[in-house]
Amino acid sequence: MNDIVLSLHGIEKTYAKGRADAVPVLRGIDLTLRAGEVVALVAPSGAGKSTLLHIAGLLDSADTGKIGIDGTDMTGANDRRRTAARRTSIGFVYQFHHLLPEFSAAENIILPQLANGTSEKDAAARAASLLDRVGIAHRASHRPAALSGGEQQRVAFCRAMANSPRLLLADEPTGNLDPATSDQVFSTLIALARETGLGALIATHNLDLAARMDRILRLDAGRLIEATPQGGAQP
Ligand SMILES: Nc1ncnc2c1ncn2[C@@H]1O[C@H](COP(=O)(O)OP(=O)(O)OP(=O)(O)O)[C@@H](O)[C@H]1O
Repeated sequence: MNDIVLSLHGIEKTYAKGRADAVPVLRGIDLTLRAGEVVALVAPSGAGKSTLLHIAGLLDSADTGKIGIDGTDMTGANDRRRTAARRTSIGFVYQFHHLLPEFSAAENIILPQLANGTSEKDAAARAASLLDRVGIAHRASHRPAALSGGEQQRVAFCRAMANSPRLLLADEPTGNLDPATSDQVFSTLIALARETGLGALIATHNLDLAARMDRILRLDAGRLIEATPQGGAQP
């Protein structure tokens, strides 16, 4: 366990590098995210939020720069190490939930735990407890198509938390929800993140939600600028 769950230093990323249509997106990103911190990432569309989250989540590689996850240097790590770190240390929530349609809500939360070596009994107990925590225990056996958007997103959040990650990355987690549901999902997210002491980096266009987090980082012209609100996070 390390107090610093994510560290990025000098991260640069250009798509189609070396070609005439090259797109420089990240031009030197430095970021330190500590356990227990909930940080907002705000940026205009196309500024590179998803690119940054994918690099932080070891789904994509930077051209240059260093990355550490939970105190371990992952710069240049091979696929095996990256996959292992993703399974054990990182949880993702996407704008559209990406739940497996043929499995129930509970099964969507159980499966990543089985892949991580947890017993079926323990995985089922944890799924039940997470679903209860977000107020939808009564929906455990429903498939995603039978759930509302807010319920689906809460299941996606439980899935991201299933293996007790140290780092939670969320890409517009409430982007497709109405304001009241979005507020409810977000409140659950921030409360659970606080309780478990993980570090969360949450991309959002919603400045009201961003203002409730500990820090706001603005991605502008390929760099991160600190824009911290008064008062810090409120669950
Ligand atoms: N594989 C790729 N090849 C070339 N350009 C890409 C690729 N992926 C993304 N881009 C470009 O890089 C820039 C940043 O994309 P990214 O998806 O990270 O932005 P974003 O901030 O997440 O946008 P949005 O808020 O609209 O989702 C955009 O201009 C995009 O067109």
